[in-house]
Amino acid sequence: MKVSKFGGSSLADGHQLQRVFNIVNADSNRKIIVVSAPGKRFTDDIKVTDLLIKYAEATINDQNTETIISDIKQRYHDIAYHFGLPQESLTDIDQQIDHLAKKHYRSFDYLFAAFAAHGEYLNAQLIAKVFTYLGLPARFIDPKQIGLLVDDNARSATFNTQSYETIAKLDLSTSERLIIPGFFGYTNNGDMATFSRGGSDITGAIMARALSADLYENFTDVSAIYAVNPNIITHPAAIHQMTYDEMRELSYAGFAVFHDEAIIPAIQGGIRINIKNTNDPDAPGTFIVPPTEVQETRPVTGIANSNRFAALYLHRYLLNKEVGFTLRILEILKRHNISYEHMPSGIDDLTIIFDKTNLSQDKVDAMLADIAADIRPDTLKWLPSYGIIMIVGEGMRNRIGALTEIVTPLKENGISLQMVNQGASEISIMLGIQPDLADSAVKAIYNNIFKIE
Ligand SMILES: Nc1ncnc2c1ncn2[C@@H]1O[C@H](COP(=O)(O)OP(=O)(O)O)[C@@H](O)[C@H]1O
Ligand SMILES: N[C@@H](CC(=O)OP(=O)(O)O)C(=O)O
Repeated sequence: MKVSKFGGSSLADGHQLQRVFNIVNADSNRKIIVVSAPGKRFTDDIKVTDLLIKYAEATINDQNTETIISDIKQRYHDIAYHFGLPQESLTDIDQQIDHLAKKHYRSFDYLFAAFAAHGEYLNAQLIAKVFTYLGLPARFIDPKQIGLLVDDNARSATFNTQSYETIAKLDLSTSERLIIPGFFGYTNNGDMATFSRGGSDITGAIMARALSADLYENFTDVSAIYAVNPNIITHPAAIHQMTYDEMRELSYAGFAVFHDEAIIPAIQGGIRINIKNTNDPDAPGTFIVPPTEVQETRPVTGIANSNRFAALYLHRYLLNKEVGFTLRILEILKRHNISYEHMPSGIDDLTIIFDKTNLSQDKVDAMLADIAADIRPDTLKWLPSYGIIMIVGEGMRNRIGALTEIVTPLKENGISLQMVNQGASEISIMLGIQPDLADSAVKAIYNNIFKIE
C-alpha cells in the first residue's frame, strides 16, 4: 500500500486534478490520498490557503468579506465545473465557507488555524466527489474521525504521536480510495490546528508511518529534488537518492519542496519517500531512504539557502567569564515564548539566530528591551534578515578540504561571510551571510563543487 500526497501545485485547477486522478487510477496500491489546498495556477496567482488567511483577517477586522468569499468559492467551483459536477454538489462547500465567519473560536490563533485548514478540508471533500463521479469510488476522511491529534499550538502544531495507534485502526479493506486533507489535526479540545506552512507533507508522513505504507509518494511540480533550488540555478543536477538526514537538513535550510518535519515519521517508521512530478509521473523522481540504501557517492548532495531567518547580535567584554550568562538570555526568550535556531558565540560576542516566520515585531521589541535592561550589553543589534546557507552531504563526514572548496569560490567572487559553523552536524556546514549575497554565494559554491565552467 502506498500513501500518495499531492501538493497545492498538483491541485491548482481542474486540469491538474485530472492528472492526479489519472495517477491515482493507474495504481490500485495508491490507497491513501493526502491532499493540499488548491495552490497557484500561475506565478502571480494566490493559493487558496492565502485567500482563507485574508478572509480570516477581514473577519477579525470586521471588514466586508463578500469579494474574498466569492473568490474562494470560485476556486472550488472552477474545479467542479471542469468535471461537470452538478451544482448541488457545491452547496455544502459554499455553506462551510460562509459558516466559517459565524463560528466561535477559542482565540484569534485558532480562528486563523480553522480558516486556513479549510483549504485542505474542503478540497478533500471535493476531490472525493470528483473521483467518485469519474468512476473511482473515493471517501473523504476527516482527521477527527481517525484521531489525528496535535498539541495546543494553533498555527504551528506538533503531532501527538499517541495518535499512531488510533490511525492504524483505519480499515483499508474497502475498495474505496481514502481522501485525507493534509496540513491540520485536532487538539484535545476538538479545535482545528494547523502544522506550519507547507505542512501537508507532514500529514502524508504521519499516515505512511501509522499504516506502515510500503512507500510515501509525494507528488509536486518538479521531476526531482535538485542539488540547488532551480529558481537560483537553471537545470541544476538532479538528486536520484538521498538519506533522511540529508533531506532534513536541506529542507530545513530552504529546499521548500519537502517540509523538514515530515522526515521524522518516515525515519521512525523506516518509510521510503519518493518525490515525484504530477506533470511527469513516469520520471523516477528522488528517493529519500535510509543511509544503507544509498548507492551514489558524492562529496556534496545539495546546497540550500533560506531567507526566513533573523538574528540578534550582542557584544559585551568578558562575556566568556560570566557564569549563567547564557541562561539569563534563555530565560528572557522563554518569558516571551520565543524559540531560537542557532547560537554561535565568541569570547565577547554572541549571535542568536531565529526563524522569523514565528516572530511578530511586538515580540521582538519586548525581548530586545528585556535583554537591554537585564544584560546591559555594550552593543545590541537586531538584524531583521539573516542569510543562512547549508552545504549538506553524507560524503562530508570526516572529509578533509570540504571547507576549502566552499570558501575558495567565495573569496574568488569577493563574497564575505558572517559566520561558519562546522562540526555541530557531521554532514553539513552552515554559513551565515548577508541575505542579499546568499544567491551569488550559492551559485559560486555550486559551480565549484559540481565543476560547472
Ligand atoms: N532543491 C530543490 N529541488 C526542487 N525544487 C525545489 C528545490 N528548492 C526549492 N524548490 C521549489 O519547491 C517547489 C515545490 O514545492 P511546493 O511549491 O511546496 O510544492 P507543492 O505545491 O507540490 O506542495 C518547486 O516548484 C521549486 O520551485
Ligand atoms: N496549503 C498549506 C499546506 C501545504 O502543504 O500546501 P502546499 O502543498 O501547497 O505546499 C500551505 O499553503 O501552507
